[in-house]
Amino acid sequence: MAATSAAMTQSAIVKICGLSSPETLLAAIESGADMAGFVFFEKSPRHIDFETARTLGLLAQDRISKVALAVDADDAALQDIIEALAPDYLQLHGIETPARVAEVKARFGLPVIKAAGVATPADVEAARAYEGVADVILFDAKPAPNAAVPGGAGVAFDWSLLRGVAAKHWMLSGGLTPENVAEAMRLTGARAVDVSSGVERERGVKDAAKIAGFLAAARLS
Ligand SMILES: O=C(O)c1ccccc1N[C@@H]1O[C@H](COP(=O)(O)O)[C@@H](O)[C@H]1O
Repeated sequence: MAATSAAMTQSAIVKICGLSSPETLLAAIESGADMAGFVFFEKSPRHIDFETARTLGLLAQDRISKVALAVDADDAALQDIIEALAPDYLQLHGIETPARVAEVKARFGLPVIKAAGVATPADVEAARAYEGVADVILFDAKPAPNAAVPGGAGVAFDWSLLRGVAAKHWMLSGGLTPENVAEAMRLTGARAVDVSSGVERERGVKDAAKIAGFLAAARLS
């Protein structure tokens, strides 16, 4: 999957996150998405159990890169997730330190996407601590300190904070939609984008038409 990182400098990479049914996974594949995200976090409306992960993992096999999203998971939990889904990437979406990211990479041998919450210029600067440790830095809206779920809320941040961002391989997320993704990519220069809420008809329920619309808009950018 190193090719995905290389491609981030060329055509746009699109990740659809929070897929939880065969129908919506197939919609993402048929729309041409590059990466499918699966959430392993019980407080999320998109959480999937291991049996569902096994089913979706087999369906996705070799047709789309599988990303397992976890939040401050310990090694035992990550091992269970990997056994069920066989992901191509791990997305760490909690407050994992650079040292923890390095440890996860070394232990499991999978590329890591590390989410970095952004609300201020200092947050963008702080994310540099993951350069050379995480394979991809995912800039997302910073969750409230007391948020039960640290992502997937459909909240955007001030995209101008990313102008001139120095990270080598990075993705943009947070409140992206079929309507705003082109503008977000234009303003930030992002060549890789990640969406969850913006392609749902209701919280936690993906919509095939919105997935196709998001892909079309991102691909034109
Ligand atoms: O999608 C979730 O439920 C989720 C749960 C816990 C952490 C992150 C989660 N999703 C990620 O959040 C961002 C932004 O999502 P949205 O498009 O604003 O809804 C995205 O990277 C998802 O992968």
